[in-house]
Amino acid sequence: MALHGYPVSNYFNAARAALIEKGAAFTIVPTRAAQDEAFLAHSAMGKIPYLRTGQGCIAETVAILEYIEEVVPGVPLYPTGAFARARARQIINIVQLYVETPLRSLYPGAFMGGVNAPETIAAVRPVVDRGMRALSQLVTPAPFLLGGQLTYADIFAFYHFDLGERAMRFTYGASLVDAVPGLHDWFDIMAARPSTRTVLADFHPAFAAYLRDKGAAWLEPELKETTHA
Ligand SMILES: N[C@@H](CCC(=O)N[C@@H](CS)C(=O)NCC(=O)O)C(=O)O
Repeated sequence: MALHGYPVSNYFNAARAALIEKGAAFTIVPTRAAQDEAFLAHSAMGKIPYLRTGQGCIAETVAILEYIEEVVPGVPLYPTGAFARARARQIINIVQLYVETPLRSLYPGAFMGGVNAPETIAAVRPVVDRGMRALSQLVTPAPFLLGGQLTYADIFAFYHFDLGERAMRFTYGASLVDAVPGLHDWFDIMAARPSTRTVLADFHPAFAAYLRDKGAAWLEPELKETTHA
């Protein structure tokens, strides 16, 4: 299997972490999103990540995670039982649809050197607050989102919160992880996992270079230090 994407992408990073946690044999092919016909043949929406398999390519991170779970033997990353599995998917959907996707419309101002319209800034916040309120109702990290076992919900949420937190802080001076009791400890536990360390070791320099390249108004503290040195 080959995972296509690049390490600034929170979706690519979630898929990569899942493959690592699963113990899958895979390679990484550095790939940027594109809209040309050749790219669309692999990823119909022109997005990364996509996973090249023996049967063809699959895009959409949730589909990639479900595929990995079925074809890669190893520790299960969906909980056992229909109800718990559905709960994991519910959490993943809420994170993607009501937290990550609205926050993404702030990325131009936060990460790309652009300016976010006041209407966008005003419209995004209530959607994200509603998503985080829903999550605080559904999860009590103990230590993972669904209890004692790491699941795709943890992996998916971690990479979206990691990037989303930056957009929240930049735009609203507010925190995502403060919104759910126990999420700070969960975040630290997730950040300490070997899979996370591997993925973030590539993310940090790539993100710093991305911000610099885009002339982002807001620079990562570590990038500021580098810039001022
Ligand atoms: N729903 C997609 C979202 C993936 C996504 O938004 N990827 C971004 C990079 S983080 C991308 O390819 N953006 C280019 C574009 O939207 O055209 C998934 O689950 O994989």
